Amino acid sequence: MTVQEGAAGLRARVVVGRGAFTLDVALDVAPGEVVGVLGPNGAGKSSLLAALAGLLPLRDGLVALDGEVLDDPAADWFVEPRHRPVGVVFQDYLLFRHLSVRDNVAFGLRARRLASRRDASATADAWLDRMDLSGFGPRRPATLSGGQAQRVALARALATGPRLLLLDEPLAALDATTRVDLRAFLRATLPATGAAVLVVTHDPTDAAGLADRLVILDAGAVAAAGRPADLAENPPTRYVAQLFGAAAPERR
Ligand SMILES: Nc1ncnc2c1ncn2[C@@H]1O[C@H](COP(=O)(O)OP(=O)(O)OP(=O)(O)O)[C@@H](O)[C@H]1O
Repeated sequence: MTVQEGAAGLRARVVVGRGAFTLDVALDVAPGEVVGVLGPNGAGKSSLLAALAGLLPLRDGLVALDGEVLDDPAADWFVEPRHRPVGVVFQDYLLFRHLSVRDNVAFGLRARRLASRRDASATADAWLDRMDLSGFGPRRPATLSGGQAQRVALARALATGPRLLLLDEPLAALDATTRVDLRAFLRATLPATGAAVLVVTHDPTDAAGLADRLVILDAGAVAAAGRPADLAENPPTRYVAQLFGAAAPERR
């Protein structure tokens, strides 16, 4: 293992190329901090998450988590996705339909050989309790509502004790009431996990409600960054102004 001294949380400079598109973003996230990633279509939000998860190898830069280097192309060092202490909840990658809810949550622990079957099931049940899903273990994902399925996906991502949590549009597919409930639930739950958290969203209300800090991407680079309230008050770019301008009526 390659180690960097005294660096808690995520420290990254991500440089990836996809054809003519290049993403070059530097990003630090402290343990327990929630950072919202916003930006127009094609800005590079999903590419950033994919690179941090190890699904898109860096062309240049470095990814380190709590001092452990996960990707360092200059040193020819790359930790495979399944060996990274990273939890992901991607929109198009929710739950395994053929597994029970409990086995979905236990999956990561079993696949990484972190626990016996019995211990993995017990850990899964404990996470379901924490997600307000006591008793849902034996059910199949098809019988869950959207909000319940999102919480199971979150439990699955958290059960392995990730030090980095990547959430891609975790609230996008939900109706308004479920969305408000889950947003409040995530706001209360995420910092307590102690993981560095990145949340990609298109929604300024979700961003302001979930994140301690926002990073705005545009054309593969950081266009603005700061606390949601500061960005809303003094928008540094037109996109940020439009973003929070559009949110204003809902807050009145
Ligand atoms: N699998 C891929 N192969 C090649 N190019 C890709 C691939 N996925 C994305 N791209 C390109 O990379 C650039 C960044 O896309 P990315 O999906 O990271 O942006 P995004 O900010 O997540 O956009 P959106 O809000 O639309 O999801 C775009 O120019 C896109 O066309």
